[in-house]
Amino acid sequence: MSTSFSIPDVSDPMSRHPKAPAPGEPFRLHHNLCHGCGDDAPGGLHVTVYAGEGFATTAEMTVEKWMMGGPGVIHGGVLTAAFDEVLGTTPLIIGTPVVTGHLQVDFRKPIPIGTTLHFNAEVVAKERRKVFVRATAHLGDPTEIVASASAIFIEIDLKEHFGKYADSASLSRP
Ligand SMILES: CCCCCCCCCC(=O)SCCNC(=O)CCNC(=O)[C@H](O)C(C)(C)COP(=O)(O)OP(=O)(O)OC[C@H]1O[C@@H](n2cnc3c(N)ncnc32)[C@H](O)[C@@H]1OP(=O)(O)O
Repeated sequence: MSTSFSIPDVSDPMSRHPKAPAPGEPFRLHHNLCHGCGDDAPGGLHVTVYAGEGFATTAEMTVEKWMMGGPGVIHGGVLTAAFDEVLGTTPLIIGTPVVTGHLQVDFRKPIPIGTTLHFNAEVVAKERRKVFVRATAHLGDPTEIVASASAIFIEIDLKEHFGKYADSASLSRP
């Protein structure tokens, strides 16, 4: 399938899930070995996503040496994985579990190793099972955007989608 990020003119109604974390509170881990957020993921990003107001979230990630691509700066694939985690967690604010269908990233400025990357994300629309999410990243000054991303996530039934894979994968520390 070939897709592009195009926000529908009219969104399905959305509301904040009653069990979503309060603004400033973290979302629970997807699971302990999740590459994006898991505490026990070897080489994981250890991103924590926090609920914001409305349909918004924030997150932070320390840009560590192992994340290097070009000398002294973050690898584009690592940054993309971080956006996937932040964007993919954000629909939980409307109570919708999702997987990534389409993700596009604009790399605007080099991101140095040793910095802290701050993310702001927001669900902007829902159309049937498609959830449209956008995010930006900055290094401390929100007016200086260093990268941005947009994604279409697809709502899933967790058991139906992951059941056959989760059965064959141990979720304990390797
Ligand atoms: C809380 C959950 C924990 C999850 C951890 C989150 C970690 C971070 C996120 C990830 O990294 S998830 C891993 C990367 N993604 C995947 O592995 C997804 C692989 N793809 C699939 O499993 C299926 O293609 C998918 C579930 C996305 C869609 O298949 P379906 O058969 O269920 O959907 P269907 O084809 O019926 O399409 C439903 C709607 O979604 C749209 N759609 C499907 N695939 C799309 C796509 N790739 N891009 C954009 N839209 C897509 C499709 O056009 C349609 O829109 P309409 O309602 O307008 O007709």
